[in-house]
Amino acid sequence: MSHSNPPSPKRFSGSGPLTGRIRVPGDKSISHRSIMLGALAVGETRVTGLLEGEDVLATAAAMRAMGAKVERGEDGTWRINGVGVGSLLQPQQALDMGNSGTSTRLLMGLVASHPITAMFTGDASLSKRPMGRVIDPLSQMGASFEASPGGRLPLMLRGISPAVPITYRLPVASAQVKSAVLLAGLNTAGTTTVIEPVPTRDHSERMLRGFGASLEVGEENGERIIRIHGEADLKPQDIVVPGDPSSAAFFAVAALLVPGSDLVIENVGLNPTRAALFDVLRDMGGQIEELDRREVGGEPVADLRVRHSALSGVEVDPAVVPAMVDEFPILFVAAALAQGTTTTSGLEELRVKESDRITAMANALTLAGARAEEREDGLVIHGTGGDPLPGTPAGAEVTTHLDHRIAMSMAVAGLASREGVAVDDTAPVATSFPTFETLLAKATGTS
Ligand SMILES: O=C(O)C1=C[C@@H](OP(=O)(O)O)[C@@H](O)[C@H](O)C1
Ligand SMILES: C=C(OP(=O)(O)O)C(=O)O
Repeated sequence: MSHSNPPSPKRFSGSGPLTGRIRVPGDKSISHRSIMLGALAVGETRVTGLLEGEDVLATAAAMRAMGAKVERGEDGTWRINGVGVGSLLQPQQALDMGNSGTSTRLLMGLVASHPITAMFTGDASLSKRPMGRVIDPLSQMGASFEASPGGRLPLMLRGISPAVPITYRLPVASAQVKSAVLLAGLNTAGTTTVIEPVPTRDHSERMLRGFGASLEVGEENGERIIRIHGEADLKPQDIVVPGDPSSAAFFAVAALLVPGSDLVIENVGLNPTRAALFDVLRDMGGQIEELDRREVGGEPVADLRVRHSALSGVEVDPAVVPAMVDEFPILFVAAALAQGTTTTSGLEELRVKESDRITAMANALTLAGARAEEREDGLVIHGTGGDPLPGTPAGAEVTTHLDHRIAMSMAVAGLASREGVAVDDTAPVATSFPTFETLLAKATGTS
């Protein structure tokens, strides 16, 4: 899990059109949460469409280490037998979170209000990411921490029961911090309240309700207020996980950029707190049609038909950032081939993801021959007007810094290039999208 995987360099070259129909794997955020809540419900939760990526498998291993039964059936259905809220067991070994920020921060929330101690470790990328943002509220609830300098992994967390219910206004727009506090609140007597000045993805709220937690969501003075009343029992559920819009994003942009493409991406989750990329791409002139809009597992879903399109640069409204926070690397690639300039701002959070995604993408795109200017809180990109990018020079390769989204974004840039784009390491792609290259070969007719 912790990326002892040897680096897997690869060159991605200009391709034929993307056509036919593909189906991307299940949503990563929803997959994590279905295992965590299933592991707290007494009885059997069944999950179909679970993302079997390394990040989600790290969550599954951690929940097993704390007493839940988490098993994959031969038909691909996952069965989870939970221990009950308040009954997580003391893990016997460190919880290895691999590359996964979501696993780490949400599980810290769960452990914080149980009378257990857990050591959290991760790979080189995760060990650089800030955990102070969850240490602060969870300390207020009574948990204690011994963290590495700067509030980083490895860290030891001593949970407490009973924990203290708090009211916490999020200082950063982060669904992980929100979820950590709500999950800690699940086993805390009384009402734990999270105030969200800027709305972030709401999968935790939807799923907590689905499992029968006592949760209210309201609005006061333009802020979202989420209240969880603790110590309620969770009831096991049958969950169908929709396709991940963050994975579909790579194929949508590839189809927009490669001439002649006409691709249907089936079963894409379009929760409004996640789907802003598709609106921005449409504003740029992208032909993206929603077919057969429906509900899957309590989330809006559609098949997306995407056709090659001439794109124009846009100024992206910073208000949409939380609803496409993971999609900026691939948006930058679309912008690099658009006509005119694309300006982005308000992207400070991108600097604390698996890599500093502003700098990593500025360097990667520049190496591939695009024109990108780095600013403190975003990138300004001057597009080619539809011409392919030159590609990376002989002997040079893009540095991905253990970041799956940089690797996949630059793979798509390679498809839309003359000489191809060399990527130093594609191994981290398996954290969120293990079938990426197989689906790429299928869509481009090279499998
Ligand atoms: O809650 C989640 O499942 C996630 C929240 C986001 O992180 P932040 O909360 O740090 O913005 C996102 O980047 C991550 O991929 C998944
Ligand atoms: C930021 C991401 O994930 P995490 O925070 O879970 O590592 C991501 O998948 O882009």
